[in-house]
Amino acid sequence: MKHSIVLLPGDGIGPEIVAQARGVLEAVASRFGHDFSFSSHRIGGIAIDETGDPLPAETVDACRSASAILLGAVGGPRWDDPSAKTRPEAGLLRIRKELGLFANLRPIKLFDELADASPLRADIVQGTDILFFRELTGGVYFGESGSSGEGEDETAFQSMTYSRREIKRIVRMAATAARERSNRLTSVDKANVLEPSRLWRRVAAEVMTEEFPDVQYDVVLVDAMAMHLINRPADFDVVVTGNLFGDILTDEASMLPGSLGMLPSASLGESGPGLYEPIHGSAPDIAGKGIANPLATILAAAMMLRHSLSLHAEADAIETAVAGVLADGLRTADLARGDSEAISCEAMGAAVVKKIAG
Ligand SMILES: NC(=O)C1=CN([C@@H]2O[C@H](COP(=O)(O)OP(=O)(O)OC[C@H]3O[C@@H](n4cnc5c(N)ncnc54)[C@H](O)[C@@H]3O)[C@@H](O)[C@H]2O)C=CC1
Ligand SMILES: CC(C)CC(=O)C(=O)O
Ligand SMILES: [Mg+2]
Repeated sequence: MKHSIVLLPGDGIGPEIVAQARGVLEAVASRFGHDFSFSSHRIGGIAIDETGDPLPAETVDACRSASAILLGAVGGPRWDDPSAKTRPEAGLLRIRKELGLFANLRPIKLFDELADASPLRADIVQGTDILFFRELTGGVYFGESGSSGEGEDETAFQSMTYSRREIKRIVRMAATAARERSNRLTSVDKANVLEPSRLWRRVAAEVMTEEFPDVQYDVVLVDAMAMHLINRPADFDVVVTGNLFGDILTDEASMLPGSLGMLPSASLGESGPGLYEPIHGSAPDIAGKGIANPLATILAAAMMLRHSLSLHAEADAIETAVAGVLADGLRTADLARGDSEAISCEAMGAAVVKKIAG
């Protein structure tokens, strides 16, 4: 069967890591006899440079008619001018909203082969396997914003809003996933202070009581969760939270496997193509050096095969290949510890391709 995959390489290390993930998908196509077609489109800073818009209409059109979308990252210091009319990040927020991708799944899974990579104690990280559901198209990132005044009175605001509908659909999706795992769901909010969090807590409790009474459910305040996550991560299974909290907690959680370069994500809606990306950004500090870790993007490609194309054996093959290269001791610079020598982004991609080819 033919699958059309849209690639959105973006900025910084985006093109480097997406190139490696594409190579891995081509290896999968060749081993399993699939017909994947690829087309690349602009998003982010490069799209601003070339069209003046971080999300050109042709990119949205291509995404809408794709089987699935694989994104690198957007942004970088070149586009950080505070007086600029638009920023690369606006393109990413808009594509998520345009496609209705309200659920961002961020698995925090350890590879046994990387036991030495985490800065945290091995006995703490051991057994970590968390699936975050981060609400992706609401909350403060999409709130009304503005500024006024001058001098010491200059003021800026950005509002945080959540509706009952937005909360229900993400909680339902997370609770359904919990049933397929170990039947435990934790909701993270800041209901002691924030009004939208109070609504979140109330609606989440209603959904859980009425529709998922069999799922073990608890709530944790986000500040405490930041601590529990690196103190007793193995106690959590499925976690559901809002846009801002999920963004921050999962970057923190990347220290469990040992690097931001290891965490993939899937952004899904009720229907239509899913968007798959690493959770990290465009890493301008290492862009162009050929040293970025492509594994998060390669693992995002595996999530794409599983969730959007229903190619489960193929997704497993990618994950097994990643475990295999790590078992062989191959490490990009972010993962290399002690005397171990780091390999390049390209070499890591090639090693995964070789494992898949067999
Ligand atoms: N989804 C996206 O496109 C996102 C874009 N951004 C944007 O990216 C730009 C840079 O943001 P930062 O705060 O520096 O966050 P970042 O995630 O790009 O980088 C943070 C640190 O992690 C390292 N890192 C990230 N990915 C890596 C990889 N694959 N391999 C090895 N090391 C890696 C970087 O070198 C850096 O030291 C900003 O413009 C930001 O807005 C940030 C987060 C998400
Ligand atoms: C719009 C992005 C820059 C936000 C982010 O950090 C993320 O989605 O992980
Ligand atoms: Mg982030």
